[in-house]
Amino acid sequence: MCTAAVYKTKDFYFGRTLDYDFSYGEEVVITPRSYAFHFRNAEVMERHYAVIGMAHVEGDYPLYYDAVNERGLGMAGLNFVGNAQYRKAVQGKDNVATFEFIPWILVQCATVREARERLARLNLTEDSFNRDLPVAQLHWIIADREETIVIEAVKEGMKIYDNPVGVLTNNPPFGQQLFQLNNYMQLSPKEPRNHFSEKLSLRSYSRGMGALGLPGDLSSPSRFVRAVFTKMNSVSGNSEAESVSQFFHILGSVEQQRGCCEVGDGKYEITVYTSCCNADKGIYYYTTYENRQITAIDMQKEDLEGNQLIKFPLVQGEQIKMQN
Ligand SMILES: C[C@H](CCC(=O)NCCS(=O)(=O)O)[C@H]1CC[C@H]2[C@@H]3[C@H](O)C[C@@H]4C[C@H](O)CC[C@]4(C)[C@H]3C[C@H](O)[C@]12C
Repeated sequence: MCTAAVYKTKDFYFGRTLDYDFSYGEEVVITPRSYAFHFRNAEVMERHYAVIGMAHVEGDYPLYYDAVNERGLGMAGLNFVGNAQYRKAVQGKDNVATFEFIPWILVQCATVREARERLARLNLTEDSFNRDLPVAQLHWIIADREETIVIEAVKEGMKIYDNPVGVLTNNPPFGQQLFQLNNYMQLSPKEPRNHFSEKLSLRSYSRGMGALGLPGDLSSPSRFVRAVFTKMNSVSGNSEAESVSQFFHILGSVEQQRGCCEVGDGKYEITVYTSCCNADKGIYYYTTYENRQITAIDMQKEDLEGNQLIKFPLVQGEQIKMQN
């Protein structure tokens, strides 16, 4: 399971949790403007926007999981198993393999509006990167500081949803996720009043009872409601430290601890990493399951005119600050 979210204070923040039972060996990767991007069904792109994000690099190719570009557009892929359906390449369309989708959008679009124009001609193809890395069944969130959308390629074709809550998890399809929020409209960060019966003197006996009924389990629909409730009611200062800290707290509401979600053979799903990108400044912050100290990489400190990928292996192991 995974959860992605957007958050706006003075700057615009975009990030996700990556929940899984193993890691593909990801690292933070900057693709500079002159890295020659080869696409299966399109011309090689020699010049483009620079991108920073989490990726598994295979044969010098950045297979991004989530990323933002230097114009402040963010995009992430999350599991959509059993619902995602891709097609063969067709003439007259922009045929893009799913592993190319994040860079294809981010290297050439500055805004969601521009991405929408590209999406109108898009056909997501079933090509795999290679035999060892089969096609991942995903859906995607794309966001800038103005708007957020979700893209799902399903049996009926490609669907583009407006996402007014700025959160995405996994199954079921996004329309159903959004609809289930109707079931929770009575939840509140405020102290509850007795609407149960005027004949009973019911009272609130603990803080937090306004959100009684907020689902606490790790299923994707429950994480969706929990992340939306936390994000929509979130209050923080505007500074970078306050915003980043609050962003990690929002995603902390849906993180997974080893042992609570068994996936078989003594394996458990955990929050492998959590990311928070300041999309305006191009700073990628992350924590990992093994290292809860926030680590940051600022793309503006690198030579973005280059033609080689710039890779940052994740800092692992708890960094505990001894105070005495
Ligand atoms: C497993 C990841 C999604 C995590 C997630 O959503 N978990 C939820 C589990 S559940 O079903 O909802 O229970 C996805 C997100 C991005 C994916 C990777 C990216 O798409 C990049 C390449 C794409 C290649 O086709 C496969 C390897 C891969 C390197 C992918 C491996 C894996 O499928 C990743 C890492």
